[in-house]
Amino acid sequence: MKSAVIVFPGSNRDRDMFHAMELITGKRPEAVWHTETSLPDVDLVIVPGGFSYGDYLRSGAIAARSPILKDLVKKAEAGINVLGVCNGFQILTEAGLLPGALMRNAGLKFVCKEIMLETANDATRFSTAFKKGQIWRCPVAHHDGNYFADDDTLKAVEDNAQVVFRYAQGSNPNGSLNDIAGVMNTKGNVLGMMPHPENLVEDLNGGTDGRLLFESLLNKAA
Ligand SMILES: NC(=O)CC[C@H](N)C(=O)O
Repeated sequence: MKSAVIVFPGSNRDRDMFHAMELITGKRPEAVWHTETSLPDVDLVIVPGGFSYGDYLRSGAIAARSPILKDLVKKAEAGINVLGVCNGFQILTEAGLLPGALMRNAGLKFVCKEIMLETANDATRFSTAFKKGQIWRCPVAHHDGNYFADDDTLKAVEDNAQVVFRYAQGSNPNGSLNDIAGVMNTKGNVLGMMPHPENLVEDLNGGTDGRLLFESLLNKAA
């Protein structure tokens, strides 16, 4: 599987993503700097976590207007797989590729800890290696992870089974509506999630629960 990771000034989980992808897929993703105007020919584009442009204005707001995003939107609309993690999720909502928005955490504090997730939909290209209802460990690290959508959007997202991951009972770290931790677009080729599966892919880091997401992508793009 050929992949690329977009790097912004302020990205910091890009390196974790390169490492996880290389470990699991055997191929290091191509790095694409935010000032580029076209993406390489790949099966998957990853928008990594971090603090793009220092989180100024709103997390992800400036990155969503950076030069490379035009081509990302074009290719996402054409059906390429896109995964946004944490700041990447914020960027994808700001770019209009995913429904809803990420607001300041309900507790108004940066949250950095391990939480439990529940796989809500195992029939997506990002989740076939999970079982529906599977509970798994995953780290979170953010101050703007509080998923919000207006009533009509939320209803549509739920009715279309676009929620791929939820915080398991008692695990919601940020006040997200309906415990939403990860959501995809209607076509099913763009996923955004606040937790960091790339940080739990080897025993050296305390576990491998996050691998299943990358293995799902491998199944589909093989
Ligand atoms: N780890 C991250 O990607 C941080 C995301 C984001 N900038 C926040 O703190 O909300």
